[in-house]
Amino acid sequence: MPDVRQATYDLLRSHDLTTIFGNPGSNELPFLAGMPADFRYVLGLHEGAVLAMADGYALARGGSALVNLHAAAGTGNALGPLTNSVYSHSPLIITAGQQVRSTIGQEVMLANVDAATLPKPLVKWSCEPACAQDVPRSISHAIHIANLPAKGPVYVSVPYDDWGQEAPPEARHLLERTTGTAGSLSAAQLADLAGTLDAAESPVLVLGPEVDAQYANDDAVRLADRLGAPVWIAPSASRCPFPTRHRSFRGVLPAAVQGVTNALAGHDLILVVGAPVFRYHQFVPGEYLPAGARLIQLTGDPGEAARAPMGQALVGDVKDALSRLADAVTAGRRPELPSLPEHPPAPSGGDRLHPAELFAVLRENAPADAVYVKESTATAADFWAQMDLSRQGSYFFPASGGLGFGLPAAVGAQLAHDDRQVIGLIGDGSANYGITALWTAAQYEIPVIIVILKNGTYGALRWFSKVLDAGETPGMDVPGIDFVQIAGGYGVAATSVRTREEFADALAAALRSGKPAVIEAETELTEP
Ligand SMILES: Cc1ncc(Cn2c(C)c(CCOP(=O)(O)OP(=O)(O)O)sc2=O)c(N)n1
Ligand SMILES: [Ca+2]
Repeated sequence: MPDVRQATYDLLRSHDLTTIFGNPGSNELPFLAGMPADFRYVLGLHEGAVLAMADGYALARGGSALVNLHAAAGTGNALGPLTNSVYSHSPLIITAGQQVRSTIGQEVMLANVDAATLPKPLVKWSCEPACAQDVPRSISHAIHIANLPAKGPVYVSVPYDDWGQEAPPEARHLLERTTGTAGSLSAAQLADLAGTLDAAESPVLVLGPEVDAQYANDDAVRLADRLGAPVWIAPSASRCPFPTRHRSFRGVLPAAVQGVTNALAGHDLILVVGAPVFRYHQFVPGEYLPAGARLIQLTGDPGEAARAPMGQALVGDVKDALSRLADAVTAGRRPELPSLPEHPPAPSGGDRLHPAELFAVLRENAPADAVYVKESTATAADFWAQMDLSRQGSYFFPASGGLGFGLPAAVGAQLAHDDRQVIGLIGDGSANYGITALWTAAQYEIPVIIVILKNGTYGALRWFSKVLDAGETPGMDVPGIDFVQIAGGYGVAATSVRTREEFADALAAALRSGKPAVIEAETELTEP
């Protein structure tokens, strides 16, 4: 009769969860002891990096990722990046080792006290099984909950003396279990929405991360073309749901109430697809909607639908809705939109690169299907003005702005992508929150390219300090960090550049090398 550990590995294998991102402690060893040969363990040196690597891996592959953390201390280290995963709807299966079941109440060393509560509210579901025999079913439960809409991370704490117990014979049924969703709009709902779009004088589409996550960008393009409607990306963009050089593309909406209203002024119908309404950031009160505008939201997440402060919402399969809407609306009712102007010229920096220059070099020299993982918070305006993103899964940003996602997630995404080059665009502040992932990239020979934009300060906070009229506050500058030395210390080749030509040469060398590489780019401070 298999034990709980063997039954669990069989279950994980049946869900293609054979890569374990982890950092072990004594509580985890009895689980890892029996790791089958067809599983691989990807070690991260800090659980924040572990979680973010797993997140990048899951987002890039459009599936789940398995994480194994050390009790409370490991879980605690992972909570920072987990703030992003819960909003990016990443279906991470997080397991954590627990002390021997009979000693938890004594709160002995390494007991994860009240384990199922610890990660809340940053997980969709969590549990510590009531007995060893329920461990396989609990992990199966977690995997299905994580992957049903709205997707999200889950957490299972397992006492380490459970693994060697005999598994219940019923556990074999778990290997065949599948769960799916059929949440599409009804024919009547779809016809009503298509009629509303056709009747609108000036409809506009606002697209969110779920469109990209559902591989529905092409459906969104078809709908925009048939409507002749402009398209914005929803505020606080964590993915790119629409090609940025398409004639309909208008940019990313500002993350402020009045900013959104100003940008959408003149439209009488605002269709928001696959995004919360809205992920505002800076508090700039104003009118939620332009005069005369009606907002309709399409989302797969009932929570997003329920908590929006205005408009109507429909909960359903976003890809299915976009595809059927594109078929249902009447084409040609509005004039074709003009093509976009050329990219604005990238200003040359003084004795250091302007971020716009750096992005222009990437646009001109990186592979057209490169995947960008960005965590450089003061360069958004230049990035969206300069880049040409046209493929699904081309852009990831921490969905809650929790720093420590970018660099590890770029490593994880490259581990998932043996077909596309992943390039991290990481601020010199942000880089420090997940820097240990460089060691994993070196050890596992993951050919990610990490570009560190070094302006010596927390640029976004300098901008925010103006917005909040906070003046000069302490803790704004991060001078004197040598990322070439740091990268070398973790085993990754690195170089420092400060001109367009130097960056282009370093990028070409990194692309040719097929190895992990860091390019430290001395850049000017800009505003988001
Ligand atoms: C874990 C964590 N800590 C602190 C912050 C606060 N924070 C910080 C510290 C930022 C500055 C990031 O600086 P950077 O060098 O990475 O990028 P820019 O210079 O381009 O802004 S932006 C921001 O929201 C955060 N978002 N997440
Ligand atoms: Ca910076």
